[in-house]
Amino acid sequence: MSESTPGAEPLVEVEGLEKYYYEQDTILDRLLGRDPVSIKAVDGLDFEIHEGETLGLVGESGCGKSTTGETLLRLREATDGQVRFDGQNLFEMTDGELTEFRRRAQVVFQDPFSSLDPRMTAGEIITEPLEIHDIAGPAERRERAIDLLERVGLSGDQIDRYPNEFSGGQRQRIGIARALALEPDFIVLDEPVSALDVSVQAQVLNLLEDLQAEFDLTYLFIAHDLSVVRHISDRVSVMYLGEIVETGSVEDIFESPAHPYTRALLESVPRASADEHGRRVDTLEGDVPSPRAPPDGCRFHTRCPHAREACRAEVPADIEVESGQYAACFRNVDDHPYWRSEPLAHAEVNAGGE
Ligand SMILES: Nc1ncnc2c1ncn2[C@@H]1O[C@H](COP(=O)(O)OP(=O)(O)OP(=O)(O)O)[C@@H](O)[C@H]1O
Repeated sequence: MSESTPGAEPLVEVEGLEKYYYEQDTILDRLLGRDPVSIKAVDGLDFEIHEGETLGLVGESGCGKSTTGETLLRLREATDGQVRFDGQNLFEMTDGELTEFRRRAQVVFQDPFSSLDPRMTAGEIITEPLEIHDIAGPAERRERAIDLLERVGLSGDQIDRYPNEFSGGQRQRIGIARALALEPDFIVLDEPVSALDVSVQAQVLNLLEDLQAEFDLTYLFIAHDLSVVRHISDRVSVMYLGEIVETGSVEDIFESPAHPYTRALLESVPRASADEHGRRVDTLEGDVPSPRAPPDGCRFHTRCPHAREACRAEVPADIEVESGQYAACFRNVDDHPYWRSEPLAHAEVNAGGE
């Protein structure tokens, strides 16, 4: 799915990205005659992130969001597909180009408790990337660390403290300062506030927004909870079982979602329910099927309250529902055989008719 934002060039362009993990793939498995099992964690993604924008990537746990972020930073090798960063093919970079990419693209992880080395001081954590990239001498690095601590809302005199002397929110601020040390252009924020108390989440989100404006940053913001991405994202892509099912502006996704999965995520009530007018609304039943054997056709059909026979075999290419809003669902195609095929049994029960 792609969309052009006037005036902004794509910084990250993803085409047909796939990342499969393999199980039962050891020599012993082969000796025992076991076939390798592929886990299709990311299975053909197309999207763009424009300079200066925040793309929210949402979906339930296990949909492949972290794998996407890690693969497009080349922290994991892709199985197939292409990623272009500032026009350059990420998978064909020379060592020198890759080093420069590693300076320009950073990541902030979810858990500020396990992602910071407990034996290193805040200053050492923040200056480590500068050391690795051989930037500045020790005194200048320390100066930069003090400056960064202050920019993320901590105090420069906390530089020699260890992670266990900080609260969760403060630790995440240290993680953010570390990500900023190399003056990057792009940051993957992988559930950066999910481990924090709700009261602290808003402060960290505000900080991320301020830093984006101050340093012209481009963000991929990963979250399982749509409400978290609402205020920080310009556009949102919704992911289900390794695929993007809908992309649109924040307004489109929240005001007129076009894919039943997006609607169900927004609803986020784990059972069928009714809106204030007594109409049935889309809700999520059951768990995400295993990416070892994803359903044929539309991967969401096994849980979709609108699924028809047609959805078991086929899924439409991304349909532009509104300008810049794309959804992969037959419900957005008026004259498709979808409308003439039988509803699936679970859909009849869940949707209560059209
Ligand atoms: N190293 C790995 N080896 C095998 N399978 C993996 C590996 N990492 C992830 N997976 C599987 O790939 C799928 C996608 O995982 P991923 O962590 O990318 O999803 P996610 O949407 O980020 O979920 P979460 O929010 O729980 O991290 C899951 O089924 C997961 O079990």
